[in-house]
Amino acid sequence: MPATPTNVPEPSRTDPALLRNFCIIAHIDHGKSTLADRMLQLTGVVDQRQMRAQYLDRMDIERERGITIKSQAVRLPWAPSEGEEKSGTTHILNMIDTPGHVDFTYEVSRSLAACEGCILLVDAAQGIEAQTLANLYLAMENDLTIIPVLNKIDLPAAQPEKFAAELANLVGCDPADVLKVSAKTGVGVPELLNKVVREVPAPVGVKDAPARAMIFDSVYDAYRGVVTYVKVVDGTLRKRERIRMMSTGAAHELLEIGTNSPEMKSADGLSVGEVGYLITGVKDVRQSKVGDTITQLSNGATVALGGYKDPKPMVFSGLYPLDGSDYPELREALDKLQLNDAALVYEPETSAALGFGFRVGFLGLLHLEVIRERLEREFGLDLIATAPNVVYRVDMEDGAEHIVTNPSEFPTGKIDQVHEPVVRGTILAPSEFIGAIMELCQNRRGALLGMDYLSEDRVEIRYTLPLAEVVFDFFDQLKSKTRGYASLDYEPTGEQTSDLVKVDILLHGDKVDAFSAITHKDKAYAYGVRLVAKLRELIPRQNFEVPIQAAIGSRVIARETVRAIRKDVLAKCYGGDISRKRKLLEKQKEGKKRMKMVGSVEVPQEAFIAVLSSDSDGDSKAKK
Ligand SMILES: Nc1nc2c(ncn2[C@@H]2O[C@H](COP(=O)(O)OP(=O)(O)OP(=O)(O)O)[C@@H](O)[C@H]2O)c(=O)[nH]1
Repeated sequence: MPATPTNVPEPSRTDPALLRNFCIIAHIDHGKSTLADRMLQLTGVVDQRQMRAQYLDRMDIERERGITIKSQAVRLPWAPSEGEEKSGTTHILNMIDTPGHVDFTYEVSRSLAACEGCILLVDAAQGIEAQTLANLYLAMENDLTIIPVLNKIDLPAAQPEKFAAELANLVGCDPADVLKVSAKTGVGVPELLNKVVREVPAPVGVKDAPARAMIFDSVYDAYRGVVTYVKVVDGTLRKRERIRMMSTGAAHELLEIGTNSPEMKSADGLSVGEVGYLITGVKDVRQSKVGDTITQLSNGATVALGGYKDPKPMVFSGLYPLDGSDYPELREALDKLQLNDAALVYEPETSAALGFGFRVGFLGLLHLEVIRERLEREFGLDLIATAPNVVYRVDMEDGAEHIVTNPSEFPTGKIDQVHEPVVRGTILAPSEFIGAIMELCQNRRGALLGMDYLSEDRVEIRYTLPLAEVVFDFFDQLKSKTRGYASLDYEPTGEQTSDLVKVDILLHGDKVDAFSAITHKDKAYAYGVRLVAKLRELIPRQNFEVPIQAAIGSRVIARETVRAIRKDVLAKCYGGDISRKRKLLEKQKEGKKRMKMVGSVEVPQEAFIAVLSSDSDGDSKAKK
């Protein structure tokens, strides 16, 4: 098949010299969406009448239809105003959205790789925060031109001079070069767009080479299938052409290709430096993976752009329907969510305590929360989520290796080494909290990497921390110890060997799989004691005595007992001989023994929920 069908006209290409691809990076709530709104308005792609706040965040529609149609890249025409270099010439600015959270770092970095420059936006009343730094480092890794900008200068609490100095210090420029804008009122935004045209380099690529386009996002749309967002680096992609995904070799036909401004606008092709969407009719985002390279099927490129990485789940949790009969619905809901989330993995799992459910893998805690909330809100499911755990790698003495995603599957036998994932955590906070932060990190088995003052009263503290210690209530603890002033960011950096053990909980001698946890040896005892005490409060008294034990292997490390309800068998025995009373009591004991042997403990569902759910008091206490 020819690479270019002859009946399709050449695409109307934009001169790459007039293209500017950029993104806005910021800490949460520093005003990214509001600034994007102003840019849409200023460039006239959305008129006053259609304008609404956070135009690009279309979550309402997404919710109503249960689909994601979020626009990931918007094409903005902009002619720099007079006095500017190249004034009067209309340029095409592609503003590319980034997911913006640490869980999705890989996807953020792919979005950044589609840009040549970025706006680093900082709230003029807050200053630099942890995600400002994390995003800045990602932008630097991708060799982007960085435009530092202070936002919200209209706020009475704004301290533009102080934070301009801080920001200039961080990116290495003159404080006078930090633009000051208000995304709310629009002050300074035209100057910012001019600066984007002036400073962000135009994309460079080889026009006549075989096409190479990088996928930086793909979303599922119930009506059109998967919509893939790409940046064409070399050559040209044309409508109706056969294309190939370079990581899998899968071939598809390009049914539609075009740009977003901000609605989808079909075109006959995209060429060097252009950013847009394409539709191939695939139904599952896993067939159109972020980071993959697209080329023509015949005479296509042979070398892919950059490295491609499969998303790797970092945190696992068991999800069980509260009502066992909802199991098929849970499966269906997960199937649906997976269409739109290449990083979501799950497999069926059964628990003696909780019944049928799924072990689900997530990129991080935020991802877990988002999925859980979507399952509950969009699919109306009531779920029990077991405490999240990380993935352990266990080397046995006989050379075997086990990957453990569920604590109850931790191997028994002769273990040589256990490896756990670690992260590099960056915490930014006012310097008065250094002591409290260090104490928290030490308690969580952290190792100090370094500390820097960003200004007189703000510090950046870096720690290596086991991911297992971060996934729990670390962030809540950090916030409460710093009165909400600290911000946290972390990235996975590998693994370490640690002295880890599995703590089992036994109810009446039976192991309860859902309560098994892997903890550091030094913390196992405290964990066992707390969980056992918590369970004792939650389990009602039964006709027989119920021991609750925490054990490492066969060694019991903590025990509590739920006392039996003692029936007064002597009630009807007035007076009489003591031997008769003794006989009755002996008989009762016998009966109880039988009950102990055959009976099972009645644990109310609420007890499981209270102990297991990750947001419950019980659980976070148990792990502290
Ligand atoms: N006073 C003032 N408020 C602003 C300005 N820019 C944004 N805000 C407000 O700050 C809040 C956060 O703004 P968003 O645009 O949602 O911030 P964001 O960075 O997109 O936030 P996320 O999408 O949650 O990461 C909103 O209440 C905005 O109205 C500004 O220039 N001045």
